[in-house]
Amino acid sequence: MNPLIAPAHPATALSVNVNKIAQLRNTRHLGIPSVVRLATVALEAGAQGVTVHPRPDERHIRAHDVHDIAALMAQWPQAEYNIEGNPFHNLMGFIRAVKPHQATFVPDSEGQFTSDHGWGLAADGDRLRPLIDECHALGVRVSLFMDAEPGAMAAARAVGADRIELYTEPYAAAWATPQRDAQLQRFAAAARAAVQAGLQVNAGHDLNRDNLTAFLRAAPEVVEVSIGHALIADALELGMAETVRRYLQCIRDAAGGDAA
Ligand SMILES: CC(=O)[C@@H](O)[C@H](O)COP(=O)(O)O
Ligand SMILES: NCC(=O)COP(=O)(O)O
Repeated sequence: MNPLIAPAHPATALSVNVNKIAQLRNTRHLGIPSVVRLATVALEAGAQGVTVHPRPDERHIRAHDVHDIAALMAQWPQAEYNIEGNPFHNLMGFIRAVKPHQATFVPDSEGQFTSDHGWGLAADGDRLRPLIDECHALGVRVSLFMDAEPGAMAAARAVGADRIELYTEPYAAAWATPQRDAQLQRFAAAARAAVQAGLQVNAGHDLNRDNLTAFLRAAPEVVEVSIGHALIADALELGMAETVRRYLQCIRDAAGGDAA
């Protein structure tokens, strides 16, 4: 199998997004909480990856964080480094410099409050293709941040993506509403369509300990979830190590409870 699309782990891998650690750190000139230290604790607790999203305004992850985490990940060869961003803005400089395992292309504007939509490939596909090709030439897997639209998955594969990342906020927002099951069915269909198109499937945004297991049971094709905001909030209460262990248990519960 193409190593660029080989699954990181037999079960669904947990990639901890450390944006919000950096955001808290940036409110003082003290260097705490340490992004590298807490990413280390997450990896020691069993997380299979670390995700950063170095936005152009550096509201949280700063350029030095990208390189600091790259140095950490070099000490964790079984874990994966995922760098997210808009390849038309500042992402590609980081990809060229550190060559992470995975680049996740996200169509955010420079000052966007948070990620809130996937790519529109009819408009951007031709511009994305050479950047995807460049990532592949660097040995970097490419995942495209996508809405849960089954009809869009063939186009994602056609521009060369190895994976798509399902933007899961609409599911998370429906979690406590009568629309939950309809959203689960929508995401399940999108995951199936992605696999049928030759893609692997990641997922992320507003996933948490309440909604994660049901999501993965509905979409067992998902090979990686990247989780930040809710996980870091939990870590403030439970500690990072215990929080990671609880998210890993949510993943095992989805796989029937006995996954390694
Ligand atoms: C792409 C996505 O949904 C998240 O990975 C993103 O990193 C969230 O960005 P903020 O942490 O800046 O809200
Ligand atoms: N790609 C999703 C991610 O990395 C983290 O999103 P969130 O859990 O902070 O919403």
